[in-house]
Amino acid sequence: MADLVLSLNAGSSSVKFGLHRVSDAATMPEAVARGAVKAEAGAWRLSAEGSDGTPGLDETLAGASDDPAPAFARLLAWAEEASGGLIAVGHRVVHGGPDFADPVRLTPARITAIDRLTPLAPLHQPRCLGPIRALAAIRPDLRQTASFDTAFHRTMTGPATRYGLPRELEAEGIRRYGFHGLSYDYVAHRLEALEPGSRGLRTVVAHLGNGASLCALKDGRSVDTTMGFSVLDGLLMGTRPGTLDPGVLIYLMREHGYGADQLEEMLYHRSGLLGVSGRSSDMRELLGHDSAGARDAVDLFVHRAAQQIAVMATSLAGLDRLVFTGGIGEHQPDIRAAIGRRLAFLGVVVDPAGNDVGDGRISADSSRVTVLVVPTDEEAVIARDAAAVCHAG
Ligand SMILES: Nc1ncnc2c1ncn2[C@@H]1O[C@H](COP(=O)(O)OP(=O)(O)O)[C@@H](O)[C@H]1O
Ligand SMILES: CC(=O)OP(=O)(O)O
Ligand SMILES: [Mg+2]
Repeated sequence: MADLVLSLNAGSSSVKFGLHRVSDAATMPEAVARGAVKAEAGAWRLSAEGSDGTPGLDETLAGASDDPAPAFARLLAWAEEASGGLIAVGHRVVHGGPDFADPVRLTPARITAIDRLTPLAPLHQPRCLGPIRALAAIRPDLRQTASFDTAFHRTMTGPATRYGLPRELEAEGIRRYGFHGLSYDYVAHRLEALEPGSRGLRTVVAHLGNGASLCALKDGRSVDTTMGFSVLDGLLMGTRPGTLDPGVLIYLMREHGYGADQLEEMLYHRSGLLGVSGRSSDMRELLGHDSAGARDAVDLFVHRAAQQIAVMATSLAGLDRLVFTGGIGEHQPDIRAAIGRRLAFLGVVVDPAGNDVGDGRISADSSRVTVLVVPTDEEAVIARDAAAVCHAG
């Protein structure tokens, strides 16, 4: 039987995919190919390359990008041809709500249940449901599985899960869930391989991408995280503000007549790096641009990240290890250095030469805290989960 899984990772700024060779549930799969599906100038663009750098797919589809069916039908055909038959297509589903934790095989009833969680993640949930539904319609026999971004944080307990709101709201599911769990799961696995016996270290993982959050990790489990009920809380992000005084929202409703739709549009699409800089949500572009707006946005990003790493350290009662991952965490040494400088008081010293290389350990010998860059692979976790679901029947 073929042992390849196609994993789809629908994030806020892209749909990334991977083709992974899977073995048993305990082993993290290796990527055979990776790529992305993007809407560009109103059309779908599909690109992929093999893990050895061989070109795989480079196509622009005719027709509009508001219907995901043609793009994902083409991707499936490519993946099946490349693999000689897939065992499953796995999906990242951002919000699992109170009911979904372990990965599941997707059925019509479960797809409906996932759709019911759309109000909790209006930016993300539709982006994974589009391909799930498109593939289910084209190929009802295809095994599709879901892995939930919230699942890794189910180990959080007590105050880490709670808001200071009237208690009856908690029963309705208004609690802290946390996200980027597939990324934290992968990084926790990699840390085991890179530094065997280090599970007990008080570790903060900084997933800094278009969406950004932190995870307080100990013994391979999430103890706390900066995102909560929705993906809006915590760090400054590409287009989301992170932590915000709710009084601002009441003010906008009363004084500017904002309704739910306007608030949602502002908070998910017009804030963060984009809103502060007035220019771009992309850190690369902001670092290359000499303007007060770009500098203010970068300064706020660093200020928030450093501040909240210290908050996560409080939940761990100390900090032994700091790990950077995600597009910014993996590829922006200036941001890592700036965050490191702000955390010198906690014993963080980033080594400039190691930081420029940006792979593995980047802390100086004098650093009390070990600082690492660990590239994430959410698609590998999706593939591992898909294989586990298939093997379980
Ligand atoms: N190769 C790179 N070099 C520099 N910056 C990068 C690189 N790749 C991604 N980034 C930055 O990472 C951010 C996007 O993060 P990413 O994790 O790719 O997005 P997403 O959250 O959609 O998965 C952008 O701000 C971008 O500037
Ligand atoms: C949870 C989240 O913000 O995801 P992404 O970084 O993919 O937008
Ligand atoms: Mg992402």
